[in-house]
Amino acid sequence: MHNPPALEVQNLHAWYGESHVLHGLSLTVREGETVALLGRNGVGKSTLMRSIVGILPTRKGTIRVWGADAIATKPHRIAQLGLGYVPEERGIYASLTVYENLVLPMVLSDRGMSTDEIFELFPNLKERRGSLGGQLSGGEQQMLAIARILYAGARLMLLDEPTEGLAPVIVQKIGEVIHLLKKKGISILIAEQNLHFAARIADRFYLIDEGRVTAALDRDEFLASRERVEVSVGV
Ligand SMILES: Nc1ncnc2c1ncn2[C@@H]1O[C@H](COP(=O)(O)OP(=O)(O)OP(=O)(O)O)[C@@H](O)[C@H]1O
Repeated sequence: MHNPPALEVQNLHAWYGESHVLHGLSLTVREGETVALLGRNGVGKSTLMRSIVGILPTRKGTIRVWGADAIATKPHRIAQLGLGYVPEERGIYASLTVYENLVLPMVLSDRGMSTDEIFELFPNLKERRGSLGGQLSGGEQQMLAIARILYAGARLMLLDEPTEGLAPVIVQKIGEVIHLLKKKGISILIAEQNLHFAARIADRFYLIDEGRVTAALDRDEFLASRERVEVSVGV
């Protein structure tokens, strides 16, 4: 029997108060896939991620994580499904050390990476393990935010614009980390404005507009319709 997809979203609607933001969005991330969400600012990429992890509870539709019903799962238990989320703001505690930030998550899945494994993946976090979160560069904070959900047991990662505001050389490093995670079989859904970066790392692409999927593309289709994608993403 095949494993269920890492993530299956069907006909998802989500609201902030009266404001209806997701309008029947459907997508799939298969096990081990890296899938990019592309779309202009404000089309609902972050809202989709918040809906999946339950931070935005006003949603309707189906969300399955490895076959389990994510809507029925309390947000503080979502890590136990093997799901981890890195928001755009990254959420690093400025006054805690790298090590403390790493081991902070309270509810863990039993499959989390060990600190040794994490420091092997992120050697510069090992070097800086005693530095305060607030002393890290944006790129190091992003790495730490990714490391933290791996420690908590994420096998499916939702990454919201991980390269935003980072220098090209750091973006390159994040790309290398994502390649290593892919090799380990981690499934990834990534919201990304940097098309060049998305093209390097993703296996499939969804174009999002006004809270809906407007196209689902595999790599060849993405590369063949690059101009159309650029127009719809607004770059
Ligand atoms: N907390 C909130 N309360 C009310 N409306 C919100 C809230 N957060 C986002 N929105 C609205 O929901 C819509 C989708 O926003 P969302 O942040 O999901 O877009 P996005 O595609 O992730 O873009 P960005 O990259 O700018 O975050 C926008 O119209 C936005 O103004």
